[in-house]
Amino acid sequence: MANGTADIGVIGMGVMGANLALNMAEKGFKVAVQNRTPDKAFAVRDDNPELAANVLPAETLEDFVKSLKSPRVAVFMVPAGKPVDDEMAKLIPLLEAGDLMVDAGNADFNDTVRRTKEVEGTGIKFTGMGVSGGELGARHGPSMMVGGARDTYPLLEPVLTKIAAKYKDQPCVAWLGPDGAGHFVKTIHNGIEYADMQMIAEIYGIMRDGLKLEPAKMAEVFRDWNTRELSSYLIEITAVNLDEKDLETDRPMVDLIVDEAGQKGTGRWAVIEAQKLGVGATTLEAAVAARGLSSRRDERGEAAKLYSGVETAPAQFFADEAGFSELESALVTAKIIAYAQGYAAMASASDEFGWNLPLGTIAEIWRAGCIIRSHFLDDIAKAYDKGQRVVNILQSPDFVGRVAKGQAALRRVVAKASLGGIPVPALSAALAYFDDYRRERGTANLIQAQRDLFGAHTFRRFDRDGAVHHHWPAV
Ligand SMILES: NC(=O)C1=CN([C@@H]2O[C@H](COP(=O)(O)OP(=O)(O)OC[C@H]3O[C@@H](n4cnc5c(N)ncnc54)[C@H](OP(=O)(O)O)[C@@H]3O)[C@@H](O)[C@H]2O)C=CC1
Ligand SMILES: O=C(CO)[C@H](O)[C@H](O)COP(=O)(O)O
Repeated sequence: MANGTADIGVIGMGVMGANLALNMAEKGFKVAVQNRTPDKAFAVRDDNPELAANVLPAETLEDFVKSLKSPRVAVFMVPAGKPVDDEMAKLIPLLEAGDLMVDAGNADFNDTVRRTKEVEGTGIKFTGMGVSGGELGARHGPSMMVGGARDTYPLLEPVLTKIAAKYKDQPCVAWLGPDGAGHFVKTIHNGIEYADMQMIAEIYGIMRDGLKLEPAKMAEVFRDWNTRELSSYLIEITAVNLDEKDLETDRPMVDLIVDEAGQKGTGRWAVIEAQKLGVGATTLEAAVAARGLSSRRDERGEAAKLYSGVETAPAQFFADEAGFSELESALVTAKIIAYAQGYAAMASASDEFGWNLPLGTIAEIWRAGCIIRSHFLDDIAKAYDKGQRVVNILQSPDFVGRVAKGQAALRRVVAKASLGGIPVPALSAALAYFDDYRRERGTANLIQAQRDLFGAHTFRRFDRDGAVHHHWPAV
């Protein structure tokens, strides 16, 4: 097949695909672009005349493939699931051995593993790559988590290192491991993103329902927090969200937004995988569950009526320096615990699938470009950089002191919220995980006794080796 001139191609000119293509074009790469609705591909070129020379829209997939240099690199940026399978099925007959297809959308990593297997034997390569940073990230510098066979990365690396976000000149992109590794890591990124967002929303709930603050005052507090330990993109945008007024009504925009969170499934994938691996990512789970409950608005309305008179204590929160500092400390501590859970899931997946995930590198490439970017991730990167195995972030010397100090604030905030009837499911899940994690003598001995009584499942004893079954009294 004749060679074209485009260095790379992007299929799917939605929010992410169009911006990723423009980012590539701006960095000097010739980019072929194609879209199910072809007009959009031409609009990407025509709406950006300064980059038009590097944007090559194609009416059809055949034209798209013809416009690519060999070996061809075609990046999908379409919704997860069937759209990726459909686009792959159309593209494969047009490609040749040595060409590479990249799914850069969010994907269930199990689909990525399956797709990698499906192309085996064709000579065509397939890679799953997580991209984070939203619209602006895609346009000016996302964080990218690349999976797939190691030998496919050189085909992508020159483009990705140029378009990636930079943290102190270091590009936020890396090859993380074979087959589904890139999409697995992106999935955990999103699970952590859900937890971060939920915990921020819970603190907002305390400020709104416990402290009766106006959003503009809350914005001030979040802006202040953004100058210290919590400094991050999500805290920064929260202040912007809270400060915004609706032009028509002059009311705070957040007060006009319906309290039902959307979700596209990535957080759910994260907690499903954590469960499959036997890792308790309970803070992430609480965040996913809270989004689910938020969407049952009518049902919540009915329950609110049924329980309107239940006894709760007056909220013991204070809108002063000490009160805000307590909330800040609680949020920092719960955040460390949530990240510890996400990292535990990645460590476990790495062992389970033999990926050898570079956990320190993952923290490094999340320091800029992605939605959970923060200075805090630099601390995690440093914790993994010391050459020793980090069993769990909560055991890392760099974090033990911080959690030991902050846990009292988290405990007080969860207790006060609970007594005051203000829901804090993710914060309390973080605290419960911490207390369970640090307890030497747990309570699973009783569960083992129960299992043995009803199912002869056996148990182990401290005072002898091997599994034993006890003859419990008949019930
Ligand atoms: N938005 C975000 O912040 C982020 C999104 N992602 C992921 O990136 C991917 C794309 O998301 P985003 O750009 O936001 O989505 P958009 O909805 O903005 O765009 C979707 C694109 O996919 C095309 N498409 C939709 N369905 C099909 C189909 N069945 N076959 C072929 N093409 C199809 C659409 O074409 P048409 O114009 O014809 O409708 C459109 O170009 C998703 O996997 C998403 O999860 C990842 C990180 C951040
Ligand atoms: O991947 C992303 C950010 O990292 C996307 O914005 C994703 O859509 C966010 O997930 P959800 O839509 O479920 O909130």
